[in-house]
Amino acid sequence: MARMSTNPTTPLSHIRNFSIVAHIDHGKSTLADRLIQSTGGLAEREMSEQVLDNMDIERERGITIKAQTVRLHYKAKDGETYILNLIDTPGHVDFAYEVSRSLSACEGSLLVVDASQGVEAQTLANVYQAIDNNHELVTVLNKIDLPAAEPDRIKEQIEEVIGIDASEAVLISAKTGLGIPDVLEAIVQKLPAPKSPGGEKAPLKALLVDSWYDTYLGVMVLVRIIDGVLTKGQMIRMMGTDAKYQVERVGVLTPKMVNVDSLGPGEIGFITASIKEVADTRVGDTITEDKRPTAEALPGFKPAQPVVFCGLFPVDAADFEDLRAAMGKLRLNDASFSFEMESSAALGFGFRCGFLGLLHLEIIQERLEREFDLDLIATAPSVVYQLTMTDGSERELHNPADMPDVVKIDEIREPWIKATIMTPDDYLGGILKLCQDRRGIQTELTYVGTRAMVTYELPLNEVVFDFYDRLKSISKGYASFDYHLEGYRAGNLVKMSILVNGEPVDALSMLVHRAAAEKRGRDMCERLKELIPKHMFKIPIQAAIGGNVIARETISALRKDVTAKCYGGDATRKRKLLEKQKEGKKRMRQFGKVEIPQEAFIAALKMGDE
Ligand SMILES: Nc1nc2c(ncn2[C@@H]2O[C@H](COP(=O)(O)OP(=O)(O)OP(=O)(O)O)[C@@H](O)[C@H]2O)c(=O)[nH]1
Repeated sequence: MARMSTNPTTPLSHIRNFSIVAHIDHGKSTLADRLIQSTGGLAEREMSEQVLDNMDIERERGITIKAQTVRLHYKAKDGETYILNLIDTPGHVDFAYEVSRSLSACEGSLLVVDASQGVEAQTLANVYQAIDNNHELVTVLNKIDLPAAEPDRIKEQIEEVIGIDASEAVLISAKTGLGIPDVLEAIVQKLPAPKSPGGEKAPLKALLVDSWYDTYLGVMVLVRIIDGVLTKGQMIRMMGTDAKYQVERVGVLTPKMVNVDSLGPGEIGFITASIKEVADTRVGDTITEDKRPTAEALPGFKPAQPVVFCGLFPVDAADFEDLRAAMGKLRLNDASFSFEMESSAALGFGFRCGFLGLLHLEIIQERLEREFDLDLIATAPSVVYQLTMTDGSERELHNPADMPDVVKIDEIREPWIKATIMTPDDYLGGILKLCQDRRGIQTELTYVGTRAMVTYELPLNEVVFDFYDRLKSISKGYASFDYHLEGYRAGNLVKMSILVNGEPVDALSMLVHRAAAEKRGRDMCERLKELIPKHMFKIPIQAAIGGNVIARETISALRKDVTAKCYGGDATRKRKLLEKQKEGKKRMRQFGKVEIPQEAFIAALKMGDE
């Protein structure tokens, strides 16, 4: 690791801390790479395709998950050299909370809008978060190399929809590099320098912005210094948890890690301090010096709460311990992912896991399967319900299988979201119908040119299954979507169980709205009928509420034994068949006498065309 001695007294006037806010795919990562490249942060050959998105899955999916930061040195037109700290923010709705905390460490943002697409749902959500954090904004219109780019129209649109002055927007192509020097100059000229109320002589006061686990260095903590100086060897104290640590390493990311001796007011960098787990570092906490603490902590953040839960079970029971170890490893780096052991009659031992949203769930599941080579069954995702019992007590329900006896429940409340959808008006009809079918309540409908912006209140429970997928297919990918949680509302919810061959399959039980139960039950039974292979006997599939069966299908029995043909015949063919069968068995779960293929669980939960 390179060592660099920095002067802790870099004047505040020569520091700019900023984020980039944008809708997914509008070019945030490409722009960040360009900024790094043009300020010499990395030599060309060191630039992997997208430096800031440094996890494999992120790269594959092209989304940014964990906020990262880079320090750039920029020599401006005034002849002075500035330190520019770029804090990357995640671009997806599930990670809105991480966006907010990254923004709180900076004074300004680049608002990047694709000049061929214009303002999208996440442009709005993210820019309002930046404005809430009192950020100054530099508007950047990207992709002006595209023939479809309409910078003038998009400028107007930004003014109209967001209500900010876009007349001085910087026109760029992050792809070709056009306009990048203008962006750097605008950062220095238009964004404010950080402030330090106490200055460098004051007791240390630093914001814990983020933390992550590095295989070689252990827990790394990203900090933003407000007052005082953070140095190597210092004894620090986390004011929220009252934990003390000795600082072992102070550094900055360029994006390579570079050790420095200290960080002064306004600066952003990382420290390591023999911290055991990411969970020991509370994002939003105030870090101070143990022997000379600051009088007042910074206003903290509240921790991100998981909103979607599902069970993850190994297909092969022997993988249970491996699954536990793999989850422990993932959690090291992701404090918002939670898990606890659970056992299910049908699926054996597994874990009940909590996620920030559906994408978060998919990413974790995919990492477990791919990086740790585990075969998993996921149960129906469920939101967190609040129950008021008839005896007046309150409880939370994370798993439909744990639903108490209905006679003991006074009220069930479910989380509602406020969703903003932007779409070309051709697809509006289909989208309104989708929202309506999912119990949505329309609150606003406006037009920006030929694009409609519609806001809906929706129960989160109706969104967790396949809402994104449906929205995408209805709008051929042109609609954009963003949401935030609004709060809990009482609803007429019932637990629907699915019985296969008379046995309840708890992995498929779910809470549904009473009015939608029959239809959902019928859909599930029809789907399962297609998904479960025929057996030697008839298999009834039923959906039930309490003791009442509300839908039923039957899988007819196999008429002939397929392997019978092989007797006395070709031995290799027979062996192959048997091997195939064995292979298939691995991917099945046995329910009583019935084997259900793993894919059936997920497929059965998709709601299909309404
Ligand atoms: N033509 C053109 N394409 C661009 C330009 N900038 C980015 N792109 C392309 O647009 C796509 C999205 O760019 P990214 O930089 O990954 O977008 P992003 O906003 O970081 O996306 P997330 O990481 O998912 O938030 C990529 O295929 C880029 O190559 C540009 O100036 N012109």
